Amino acid sequence: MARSRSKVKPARRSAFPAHSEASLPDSPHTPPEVIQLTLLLSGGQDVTLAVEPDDPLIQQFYEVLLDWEGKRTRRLFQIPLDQGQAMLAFPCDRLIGLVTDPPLIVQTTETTSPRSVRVPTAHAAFPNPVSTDRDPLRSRYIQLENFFTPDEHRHLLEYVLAHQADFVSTTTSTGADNYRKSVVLYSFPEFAELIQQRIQSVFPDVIAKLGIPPFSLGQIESQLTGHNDGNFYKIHNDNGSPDTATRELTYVYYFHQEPKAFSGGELVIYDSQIRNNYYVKADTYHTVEPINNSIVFFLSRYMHEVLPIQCPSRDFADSRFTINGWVRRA
Ligand SMILES: O=C(O)CCC(=O)C(=O)O
Ligand SMILES: [Fe+2]
Repeated sequence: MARSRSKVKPARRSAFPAHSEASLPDSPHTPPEVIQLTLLLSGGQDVTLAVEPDDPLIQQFYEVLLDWEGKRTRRLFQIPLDQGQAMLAFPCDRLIGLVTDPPLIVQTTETTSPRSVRVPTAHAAFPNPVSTDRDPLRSRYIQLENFFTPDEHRHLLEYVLAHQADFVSTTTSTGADNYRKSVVLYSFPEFAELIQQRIQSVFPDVIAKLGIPPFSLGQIESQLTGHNDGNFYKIHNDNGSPDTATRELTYVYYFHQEPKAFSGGELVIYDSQIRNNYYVKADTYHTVEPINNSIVFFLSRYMHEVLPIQCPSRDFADSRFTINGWVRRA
């Protein structure tokens, strides 16, 4: 039976800033530079490729392998070989297995909950891993509680109340109406510096817990928001434009007065599916409670939204406050 073998390093793709979230069993901190993938094709052929650990091809191959019922549209893989000197093309349903070296393990889960069913919140206290789920299309996040000291938290609340007049209405980059309603404070130097230092100190753990390949820490952006009665932020991602493309992680630190005087305002983080080589939103999701003095981290590419807030008093002091922003790769 004919066996073809070719060892190539396909050009790195840039269609979307994907990470393979398949896990490497023993070395989550130091992924290998190259993964040898042997594609087992029906008919007895195999082809070996050398790909980088975050090459979206890995995910696409697992997607095809996991499509037991053949629900996805039949598609053609076209993979440049030998620095683009040749092209390997085969219909996706010819892929019947993958050999990976080093071993990659993808733990699959049953289809996650529909919109009306609540996914158990995974805000497992740090430093416990949130989940061992390694399905690359399932979103992961971590939520760390008691992020600031009680004194810092109290000073921050005093600070926002003293600076109420400096908050302005939010806009979105597309300027779309009715997409987002909240207020924002762009300059709050003391607390921006404090949160940036804290984020730097937990950064290695956050990367490890999220199970994503390490990246060199670049700029950390910060803004301070307030959401009051009827405010919301519809579904979006945080790195979909050229000037935001280097955002890897989104963080949201939540704080409010006690007793809590608003309801709603949950952060909904959607799982992903791949359509035409792009990540798009799936119907399944995680719901994250805006827990006072907690911080949430997740990949900026995930689609997410802030559900409407109910704050009967409409008092600014009763708002759902955040310091949120983005960790860029250098
Ligand atoms: O307030 C939140 O929970 C998330 C805010 C957000 O998604 C953003 O500012 O991009
Ligand atoms: Fe966002």
